This record gives sequence, structure tokens and C-alpha cells, in this order.
Amino acid sequence: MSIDLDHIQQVFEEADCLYTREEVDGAIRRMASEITEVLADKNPLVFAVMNGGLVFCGKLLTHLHFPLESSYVHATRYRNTTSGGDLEWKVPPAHELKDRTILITDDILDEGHTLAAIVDYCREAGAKEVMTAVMVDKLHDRKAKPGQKSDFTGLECEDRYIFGYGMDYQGYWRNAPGIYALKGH
Ligand SMILES: O=P(O)(O)OC[C@H]1O[C@H](OP(=O)(O)OP(=O)(O)O)[C@H](O)[C@@H]1O
Ligand SMILES: Nc1nc2[nH]cnc2c(=O)[nH]1
Repeated sequence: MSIDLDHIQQVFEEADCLYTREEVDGAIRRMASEITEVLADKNPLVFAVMNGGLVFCGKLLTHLHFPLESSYVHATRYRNTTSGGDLEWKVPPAHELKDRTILITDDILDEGHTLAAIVDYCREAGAKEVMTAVMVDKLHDRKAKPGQKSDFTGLECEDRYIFGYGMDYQGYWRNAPGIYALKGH
């Protein structure tokens, strides 16, 4: 399928900016101090969930000033579409997880299936403690587990399809410098 770059450009121009770069960065700094209080002496292993978690995790890591290891996992459920399907593991964790404290970082907690599956995987692999941090929690009543929350949450957003700061629209605009909502979604 060929991609219509005029459409991609138009999507950005018509989108609503929900959070500016400054607002997102402020939320990430606040999360970093909350995470530091809980994990600073636990030698955690911090995973970015690719692709969407790349920007958030990268920014967050630079605000965590204590010993930790960082790596990534790649799991996807949306595959460049705007509604979710079955979780596909593209790259499972490469580290030994037994007895480790794990922090999983992702861009968005939407229905929560992705994060729940990754948490379950880490627990089954023998992790001592598994915590999660998400940049944005989308507010609606379709969570995989009723009342599901992340241990650390940066921002909340309404029930619309969003992109920017790592999150894509049809594979594009992960580089958008804030969090934007698609017109009409
Ligand atoms: O809470 P959920 O409804 O499970 O959705 C959240 C997940 O969806 C997105 O990933 P996606 O599958 O789109 O892959 P991507 O990270 O490569 O964009 C996002 O990065 C989260 O990992
Ligand atoms: N880009 C993007 N990915 C998602 N994955 C789950 N929800 C969303 C969303 O609103 N935007």
C-alpha cells in the first residue's frame, strides 16, 4: 500500500494539540522523581516497549540518576492501525528476569492488553517485582482489567486516537513534538 504523504501532513495540521512538549517533559520529570523514590536502591531493569515507548523511555532515563540497566521489548497489537488486535511478540526480553525488579515503560495505557501481557510474561519468568510507567493513560471503561492503572502515570487523555512523542498515526508522526488527537476520532 502506498502512503499518501499529503494526507499524513493534513492529519498533523488538523489535529488538536492536547499537551505541548513542555507539558509532556514536565510530566516526565515528575514521574522520574516518583520512580526514583521507589526504585533508586533496587537495581531495576528498565524496558522500553517498542516502538511507541522509545521516546518516553529515552527521555525518562536521562532523569533517573541511579544504577539501573535498560533494554527493550517489542510487542505490538495495533500494527499501524487505529484499533487493537491480538498481541504479537516481536522481541521478548533478552535478559534473565529471575529475581529482578522490572520497570516496563510504554507510551500509552489504552485498553491495557499490551501492558498486562508483558507484566504477566515477566512475572512468569520469575521477576521479583514488576512495575509499569506510562506517559499517557487514556480514560474510558474498556480496560482489560477493570480499574487498571499503571504504577506511574504521566498524563491522562480523553478517549480519542492520539499521536506524537513516540505514538504513531499510520506509522508516522512518532516525531511530533507534543501529544495530538486525530480530528474526529
Ligand atoms: O493498552 P493497549 O490497548 O494494549 O494499547 C497500548 C499499546 O498500543 C501501542 O502499541 P502498538 O501495538 O500500536 O505498537 P507500536 O508501539 O509499534 O505503535 C502502544 O505503544 C502500546 O504499547
Ligand atoms: N498512536 C496510538 N497508539 C495507540 N495504541 C493504543 N491506543 C493508541 C492511541 O491512541 N494512539
